Amino acid sequence: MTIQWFPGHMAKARRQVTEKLKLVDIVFELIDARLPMSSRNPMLDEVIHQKQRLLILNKADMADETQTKKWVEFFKAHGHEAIAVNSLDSKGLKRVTKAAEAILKPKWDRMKAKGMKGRAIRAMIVGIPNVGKSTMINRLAKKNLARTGNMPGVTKAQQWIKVEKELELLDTPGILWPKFEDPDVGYKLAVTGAIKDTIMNMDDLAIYGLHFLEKHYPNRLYERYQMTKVSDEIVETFEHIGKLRNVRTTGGEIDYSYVAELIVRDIRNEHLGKLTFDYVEDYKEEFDNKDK
Ligand SMILES: Nc1nc2c(ncn2[C@@H]2O[C@H](COP(=O)(O)OP(=O)(O)OP(=O)(O)O)[C@@H](O)[C@H]2O)c(=O)[nH]1
Repeated sequence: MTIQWFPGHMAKARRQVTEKLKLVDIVFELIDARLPMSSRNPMLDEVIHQKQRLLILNKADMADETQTKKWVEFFKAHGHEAIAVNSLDSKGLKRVTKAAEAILKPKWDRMKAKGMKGRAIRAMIVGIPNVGKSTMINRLAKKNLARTGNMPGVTKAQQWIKVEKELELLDTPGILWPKFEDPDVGYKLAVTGAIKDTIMNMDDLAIYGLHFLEKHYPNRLYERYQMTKVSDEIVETFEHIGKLRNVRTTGGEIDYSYVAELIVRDIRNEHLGKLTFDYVEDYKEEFDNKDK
């Protein structure tokens, strides 16, 4: 799905998320494990207020495992419960229910102490396009596809999916817009394929990818393209890769546009291994300063 994020759309998305928030006990904020910061939207912080939240680093199967572990610890250290999952693996998703239960336990205990009857936790998923919201909803719903029906008292009918005895999920996710304003974030979202349709130029994406890989994953880059460094004259590196892969126009010249595509495709298809583009070490300082 391609959405043009004009201010009007952003206002509408914000309104919709705010409305749905009223219905739930907890928000599952889905983020891309390869981009735990760039795939978040601070708007959520503004509307979520006291609502509980679980950060879910999705697509963990595609991300650098060491970084994912560090990110989960990082979020916990900054007061957010977080887990990493692969939504394509239904079994692993059991941890989502467990984590939600753990977060809400103190509240549930207080309710019980007041003599109130326990009930299933109500949750909703929010996240930017393509982060895996529908996949997670479908996998969580599994055999419980029979909807639990409309909730009484809600003007606009909302469907709930019974995930387990202890958890009900709103069947439509909240959509957040990506933070395209920051060019670096735009590059990261585009180069990983986190956002499919972008106005980003393929050459720029490939160059961004090469420089990022040289900084954080140099050995994999050098091995894949049989080289010892990315040249200061980037065209030389393109030429080298073009020759290596024999990427030529019908006239026999190196096809630079195709080389750019090839590099981006290699990154997206994990030919350079599992990659994380938001490096936790790059954010630590910023956050430590904020906490002070
Ligand atoms: N490898 C991997 N792929 C995933 C995972 N979760 C989702 N995907 C894939 O990511 C793509 C996008 O997933 P969707 O569930 O359509 O994402 P969405 O957030 O609902 O997207 P919108 O409808 O655009 O808002 C699909 O190709 C999924 O198969 C995951 O944990 N691991």
